[in-house]
Amino acid sequence: MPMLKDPSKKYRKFKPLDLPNRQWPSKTNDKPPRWLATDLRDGNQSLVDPMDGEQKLRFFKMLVEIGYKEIEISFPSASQTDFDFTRMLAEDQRDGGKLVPGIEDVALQVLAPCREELIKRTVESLRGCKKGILHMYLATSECFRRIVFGMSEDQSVELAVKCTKYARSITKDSDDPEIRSTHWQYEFSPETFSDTSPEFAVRICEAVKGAWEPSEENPLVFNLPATVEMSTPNVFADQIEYFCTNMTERKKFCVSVHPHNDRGCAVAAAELAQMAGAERVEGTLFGNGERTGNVDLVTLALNLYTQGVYPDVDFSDINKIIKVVEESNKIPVNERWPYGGQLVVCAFSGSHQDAIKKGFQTRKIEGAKSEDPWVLPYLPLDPQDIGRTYEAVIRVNSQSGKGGVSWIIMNSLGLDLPRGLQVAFSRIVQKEADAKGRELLPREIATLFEDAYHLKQNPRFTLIDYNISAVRAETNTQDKTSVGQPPQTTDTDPRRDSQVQNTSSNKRQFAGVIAIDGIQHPLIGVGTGAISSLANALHSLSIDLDVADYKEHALASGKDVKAATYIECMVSGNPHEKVWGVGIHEDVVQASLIALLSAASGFLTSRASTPKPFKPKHMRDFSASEILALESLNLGSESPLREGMGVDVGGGAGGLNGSSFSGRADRVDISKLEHEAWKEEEKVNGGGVDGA
Ligand SMILES: CC(=O)SCCNC(=O)CCNC(=O)[C@H](O)C(C)(C)COP(=O)(O)OP(=O)(O)OC[C@H]1O[C@@H](n2cnc3c(N)ncnc32)[C@H](O)[C@@H]1OP(=O)(O)O
Ligand SMILES: CC(C)C(=O)C(=O)O
Repeated sequence: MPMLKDPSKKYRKFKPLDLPNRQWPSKTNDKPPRWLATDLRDGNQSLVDPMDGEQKLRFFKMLVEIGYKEIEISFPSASQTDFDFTRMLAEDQRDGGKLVPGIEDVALQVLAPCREELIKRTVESLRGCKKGILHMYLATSECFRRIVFGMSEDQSVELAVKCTKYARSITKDSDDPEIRSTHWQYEFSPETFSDTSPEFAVRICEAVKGAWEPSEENPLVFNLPATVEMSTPNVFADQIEYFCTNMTERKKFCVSVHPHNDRGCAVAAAELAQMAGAERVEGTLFGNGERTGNVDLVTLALNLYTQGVYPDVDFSDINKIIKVVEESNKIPVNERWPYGGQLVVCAFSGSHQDAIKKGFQTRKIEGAKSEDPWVLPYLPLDPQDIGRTYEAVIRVNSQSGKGGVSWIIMNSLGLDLPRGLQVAFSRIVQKEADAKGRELLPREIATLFEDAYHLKQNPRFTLIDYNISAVRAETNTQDKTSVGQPPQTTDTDPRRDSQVQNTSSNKRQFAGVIAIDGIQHPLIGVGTGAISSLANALHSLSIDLDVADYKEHALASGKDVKAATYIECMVSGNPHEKVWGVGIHEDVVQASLIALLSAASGFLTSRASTPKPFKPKHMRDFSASEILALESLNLGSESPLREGMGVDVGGGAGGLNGSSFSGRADRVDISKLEHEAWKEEEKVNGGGVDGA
């Protein structure tokens, strides 16, 4: 059957109340209500498989741990399971909470219909407990009275009064000392209140009040359920305000609400109802319950919390709570559920991630402590307050941008990527996520980064050994003229900028051996610093890269501190072709050289025309002084340096003596000493060796 084009005959509009003086719209909720958790009754009665005693006990213990002080534990006349469970808790409370620590502070609530034999059994189930709430219900709407009970308003009032009097006689007025040892509270629910005329709701509740005779010290509870949610929350709030202002002896009863979620507005209804005078709210964790469920107590509590009001219940380990709820109800908490859903503290989209990342960075820079004011884009709640880690906040798929990706790299590898590298790497990640068609896990992204920038192993270049030394201006001039290809300098080399100011004539010489695709190449280059001298050395092999951007930072702290260096290189002659390299090493200079070789590897690999193994187009000749410099690296007598040729690492006739170059760790130490000496030398000479 197609959907009706005009549903106006079939469905009736809810008639709003005429309440011109309504006060609730200008009220605010500044304190938590009395909470009643009904997971073990309303939640349980709606499950495919109701909980057994063991499951109920586990759930009950958790509710007590969270801090609930009123818990509806059962419908004792419904089943032996419920009756026995109620007996167990009643006895445990009597005995001081051996089974459930803290149970003494909890009022145990049980539900019964207006049927005397069922009320009797219900009261029996609580025998001996310290704090009991007997909850009785009777539907009051015209629909229920006519269709379900066939009762007039008068008959309904009569039944409610009769059962209340009976309940009173077997509880607070009982002669049985054990029954009288219980502190009894009485709760009456005009079921279907949301669909009941407000005048009749007041009438029947006044009658019940008269029958129970509550006191200000022990008020009764009128629980006003939206058994079926039928209107907008403002109409429900009007109904509550009408009830609160038209009932007499307001101090002798507490107004409770019990919203269901048929229209998806239960939380709003509960909140507006409190503004309208309700002091107590009944609901369940994550909104389990009949049909679309009861109002969600977690959302209500955390809505208060994020307004700066402590809700008197503790959700600081929300995952543990979700686990128990899901196992008990056998219904998963939806990923998008407010606060609790696994995706609600996650951002996949680029602009969200960027804003969140900046928010966290701002807090870090400001030195914000956990309790300091929370102002963070897109996140209304600090995930840590409910036991969620920040790592879970940013997740990456093809919708993600550089902000999220760099956040993951920062958190997994500790690397604070410069902006340009963030952009470059996020393209790689996006391509991968698109190709895989799914989210990439942090570990996968970290591996992608390590592979892209050769953090574990440079696939093509290996820095076998090197030395960096100061070169006098005259020597440099001589060098330039003595070689076939004059070395080029790179002004962006930060080593020079920061350390050799005002000494433009000072140069550094890189002398070293680098293996490319397994072939060792002796290299010499002169530049304004370590990086540019290596860049110039690579120029001599026609690897034409100029350093365009550079950033370094310390990695970790304490003894094992390392330097992380990021270098962006421009391909000479083509400013639009750029390649990034990353280097990590204990020695900051060596980190820079490794970064440059990482970029060089990316450069070679990006050129399909470059043969593998790499063969330089031409080799430069070395001057006598350069050969001396190379030989100071301990080259063996069989070194082919003098012929200026590349050397196969794999050995063979004419190959470099493997042992000469195998101890790279030793070499690194030597280099370090040399760098130290170099820095000392600079200091002594006021920033340049030529200064003397
Ligand atoms: C809105 C709510 O969630 S209310 C709580 C609902 N929870 C449950 O129903 C779970 C537990 N219920 C049960 O185990 C059973 O329904 C029982 C034990 C209460 C009663 O079982 P039964 O005697 O077999 O009756 P049944 O389940 O068919 O209930 C319907 C009867 O109760 C009557 N009834 C329904 N609500 C009430 C009430 N609040 N007060 C008095 N009678 C009521 C109906 O009019 C009907 O009476 P009828 O048989 O004379 O026509
Ligand atoms: C018994 C009452 C409170 C109820 O569960 C409802 O009306 O939804």
